[in-house]
Amino acid sequence: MSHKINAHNVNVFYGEKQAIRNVSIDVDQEDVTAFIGPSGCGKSTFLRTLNRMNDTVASARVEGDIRLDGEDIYSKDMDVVQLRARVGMVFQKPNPFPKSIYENVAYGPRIHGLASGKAELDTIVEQSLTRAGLWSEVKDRLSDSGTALSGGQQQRLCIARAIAVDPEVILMDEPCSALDPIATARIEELIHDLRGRYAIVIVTHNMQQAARVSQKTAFFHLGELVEYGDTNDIFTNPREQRTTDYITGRYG
Ligand SMILES: Nc1ncnc2c1ncn2[C@@H]1O[C@H](COP(=O)(O)OP(=O)(O)OP(=O)(O)O)[C@@H](O)[C@H]1O
Repeated sequence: MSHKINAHNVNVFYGEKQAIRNVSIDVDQEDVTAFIGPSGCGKSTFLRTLNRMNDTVASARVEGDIRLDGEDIYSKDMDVVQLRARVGMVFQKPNPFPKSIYENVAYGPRIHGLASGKAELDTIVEQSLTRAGLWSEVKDRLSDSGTALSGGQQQRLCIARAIAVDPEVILMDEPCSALDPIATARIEELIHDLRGRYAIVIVTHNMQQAARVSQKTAFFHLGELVEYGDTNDIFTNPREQRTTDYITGRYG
């Protein structure tokens, strides 16, 4: 079976310091894949290799082979702007642009030339906000600032912004850690609804969340991928002692 993403023997360094050690992982289109592990184990660093977000960190160096639909994303021919539209990202802290709700969503499709006119752009905006579960709450106030929304709404706006450029993969880096339990539950429902349409990879500190939203779980420790498999197996029948120790709360 072909995978959406193949990462093979990936190492990441910040200067002299190695943050990721020889990680290989395959991500499937139809799954939500969760990355878990104690603070500093490299979950975010590895996630950011998947759309070359580490390119923005001067000291970061990535080695290894990462493919999206078989295409080497670190090849010199890869257009990074295009890559980041195909592999979108949602961050820990909601970060809407200080612009209107409409503009937050319309910006990407406009710069990527995805709409041939205003009507088409309006359709993309409505569709993206609908998919992100936000349309009914904002349809009468599209010209209000995105930053005036609640934290949970801002995060759904950021998801709508990622969706608007028609991505294949959505990376989420602790998307609920700044949200209250109700807003968190809405994002988890949304992840459930988006599953299948986009391959989703989520970093989470919250093991219950990983168990609720994902089909596959990868457990990282000290920059290594200790164990990767079906979420159910990882949480009920892990193969590695280090995984057992983590999920039973012995450290981290
Ligand atoms: N920009 C950076 N420059 C130097 N070192 C960094 C940088 N970003 C991360 N690191 C280091 O790389 C290691 C992995 O960090 P990373 O943020 O990927 O871990 P994490 O598992 O996502 O942690 P957390 O759950 O706390 O966010 C840590 O030792 C961290 O200090």
